[in-house]
Amino acid sequence: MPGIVPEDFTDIRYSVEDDTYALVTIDRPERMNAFRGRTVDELISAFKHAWADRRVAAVVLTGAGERAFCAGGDVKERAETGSYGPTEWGTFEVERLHRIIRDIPKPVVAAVNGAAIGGGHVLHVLCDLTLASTNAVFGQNGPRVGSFDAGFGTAYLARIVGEKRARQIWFLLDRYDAAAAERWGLVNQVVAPEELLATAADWCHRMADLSPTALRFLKHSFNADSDHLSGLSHVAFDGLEVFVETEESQEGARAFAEKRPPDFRKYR
Ligand SMILES: CC(C)(COP(=O)(O)OP(=O)(O)OC[C@H]1O[C@@H](n2cnc3c(N)ncnc32)[C@H](O)[C@@H]1OP(=O)(O)O)[C@@H](O)C(=O)NCCC(=O)NCCSC(=O)c1cc(O)c2ccccc2c1O
Repeated sequence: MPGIVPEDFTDIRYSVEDDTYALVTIDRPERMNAFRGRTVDELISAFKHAWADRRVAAVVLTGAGERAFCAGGDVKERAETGSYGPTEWGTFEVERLHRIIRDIPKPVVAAVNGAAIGGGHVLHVLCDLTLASTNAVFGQNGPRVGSFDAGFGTAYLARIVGEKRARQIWFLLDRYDAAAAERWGLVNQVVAPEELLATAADWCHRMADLSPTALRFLKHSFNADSDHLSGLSHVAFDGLEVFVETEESQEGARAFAEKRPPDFRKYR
């Protein structure tokens, strides 16, 4: 079963650029490139294609338009239907997407062109490198909409920015600009919006000139040190699957769709 093939992608765009790197673009700008179940299935398929294609030395993940990289799960879909929508296998495979970004034996560059919020923030955190445009905005939002990522989205984030800042990101839900993200070590470099994709392409070309086997061993060696967090991630996603069915969680999603503050007081 090949999964959804690139010709049938509706939520993302996939191309191989210069016979050298894969460009994966989440293409739902009217929803700030938020992902639904199908988007996640397509992203997994795109990463598999990039993995198998010998022309591809590295992958760039970005978002369509100028406002968003990815705003996480599609909260409107969840408020309307109670789920993140139909999927190939009936399962919402975000955890598998996280795994494939880490497991693909090629460097993955997040080119953050706008808001990287919620599950979209987690995606860039998991990429090997993050390049941000000056208009990028970073942050989590789960506790406002009845969700959380208590796997890589918390523990691995803390590895990057430190425990205090990771807790600040998740407990206060502030938005951070590209300069703050660079200061915190959350992004590798900040460039003007019009230079974002060209710089990402330049990084991919530079990595394509290097030994792929050396890069593969390096990537998996970096990962090995934090791979035990996969176990935590399983538990966290098990918990989240149960939590999103609750009234408390659904209050968060409904409040977002109705453009009002959530009222969680009775769940304290
Ligand atoms: C992203 C924002 C900070 C942007 O703010 P801004 O002011 O620039 O723009 P607007 O707020 O006006 O948004 C424009 C337009 O886009 C719609 N939109 C934005 N985000 C989403 C979204 N996530 N889903 C659906 N639609 C979205 C917005 O409603 C506007 O539409 P109009 O029709 O009114 O024009 C800001 O928008 C923002 O904070 N967005 C919400 C971010 C969020 O809460 N994301 C989800 C967090 S939960 C999550 O990501 C998640 C991830 C997982 O992996 C899960 C796995 C398993 C279960 C659950 C998971 C889960 O919940």
